[in-house]
Amino acid sequence: MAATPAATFSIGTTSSLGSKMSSLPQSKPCALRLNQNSLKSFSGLKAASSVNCESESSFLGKESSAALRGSFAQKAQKADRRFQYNFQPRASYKVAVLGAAGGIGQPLSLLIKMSPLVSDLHLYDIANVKGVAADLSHCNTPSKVRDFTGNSELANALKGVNVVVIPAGVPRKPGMTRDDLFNINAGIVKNLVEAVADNCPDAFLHIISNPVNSTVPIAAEVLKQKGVYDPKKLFGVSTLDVVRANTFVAQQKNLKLIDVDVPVVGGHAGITILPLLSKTKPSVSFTDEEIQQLTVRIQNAGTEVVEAKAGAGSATLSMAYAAARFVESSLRALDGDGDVYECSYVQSDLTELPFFASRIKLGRKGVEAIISSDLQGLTEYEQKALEALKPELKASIEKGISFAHKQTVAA
Ligand SMILES: NC(=O)C1=CN([C@@H]2O[C@H](COP(=O)(O)OP(=O)(O)OC[C@H]3O[C@@H](n4cnc5c(N)ncnc54)[C@H](O)[C@@H]3O)[C@@H](O)[C@H]2O)C=CC1
Ligand SMILES: O=C([O-])CC(=O)C(=O)O
Repeated sequence: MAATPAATFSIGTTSSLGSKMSSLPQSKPCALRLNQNSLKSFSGLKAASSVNCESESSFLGKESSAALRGSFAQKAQKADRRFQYNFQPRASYKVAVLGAAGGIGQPLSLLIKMSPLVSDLHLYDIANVKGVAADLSHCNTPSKVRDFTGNSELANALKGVNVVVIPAGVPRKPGMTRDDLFNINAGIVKNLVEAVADNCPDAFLHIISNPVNSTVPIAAEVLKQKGVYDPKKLFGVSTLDVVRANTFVAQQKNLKLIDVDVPVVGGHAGITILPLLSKTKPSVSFTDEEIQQLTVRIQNAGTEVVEAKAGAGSATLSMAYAAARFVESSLRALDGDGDVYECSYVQSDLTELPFFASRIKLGRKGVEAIISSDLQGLTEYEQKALEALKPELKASIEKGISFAHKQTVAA
């Protein structure tokens, strides 16, 4: 491997210093010094062997990993230059998780705690979050963890935050649809988004709470009512659909997992989840039966987990993994990485529907571009499935919007 800058990335422990650093203090939490070797050992989700960030255990895709590697290599050099004058922490973003004590919230918070880009991690819940924060705070990664319990502490949880992730709300039990969660989760999301509007209106807002097809339009209406809606910064987290599609396709076709990328468009419930298998990278051919079977499996994967958990909730660990990937992508975009692409359910003009999941390019200001090419040249099967999902997705969007309006009238 090419020689790397003398500086070494260290996290809150005794630093390993190059000779020119030897007069500097040995222990400097957040005094991050980077080289490529130490980057791989820190980013625990990219397994230790991922000298080039291409380990199969990475939640970063191959392209993303390459971009990350590039961005870190550059930053290592910059950091090294800067370092001669001034210690500048690299971890500089504040992230808040609302619903942090829950099934998704806990593992998600752990994964975010492992990010080299996060300086402050704010954990908010209505109960049981103190212990989660105490536990996490012992991990020797750079971010400072703070806990916030209940409505009276919500504003402080949000002040100055760059990315807010909302997994607050109830999960499904067997026999329920995601829409069956609407009556409880719509109000939870509305209240939390109001607080986001009041305290960190510029933050990227990631909505996980179901039904995402409706909770994202609710969030948009709340932000509009507060006069702070920026459609580029509101995201429905549909990353788990992509994670699943990649996994199932790689298994079915015996492909190296890290290479597989399947765009998933539409929404995040049943038939509104539309994997575009014809756009799979690397290019791979499927029989009609395979397309049918894979599409249905991806659409029903949430239900598969709900049934396997038999009343104990829905996907939490894979969801945390997927949401952490989306957070990391957002932070890289905020940090100036110009090569960040994810699928997400966002305000969109790709179809006649006001919200639609598709691949987007993320930048410092949020959605920089909606990638339209995935919807071009669809197969007949995909085109039919796209038309078939529209009425359901439209109804879910309208349900969310009308909920937000009714709440305003009632207030
Ligand atoms: N977008 C997606 O792909 C996925 C979405 N989900 C959804 O995520 C949500 C959470 O799922 P789990 O973590 O499994 O549920 P959970 O019940 O384990 O955790 C939810 C947490 O939210 C907290 N909470 C409830 N009301 C709150 C409020 N007003 N403010 C702050 N926190 C509040 C609870 O105290 C609890 O700690 C569900 O709606 C589920 O359907 C789940 C999997 C995938
Ligand atoms: O299925 C559920 O209720 C949770 C969810 O959204 C998923 O796992 O995709």
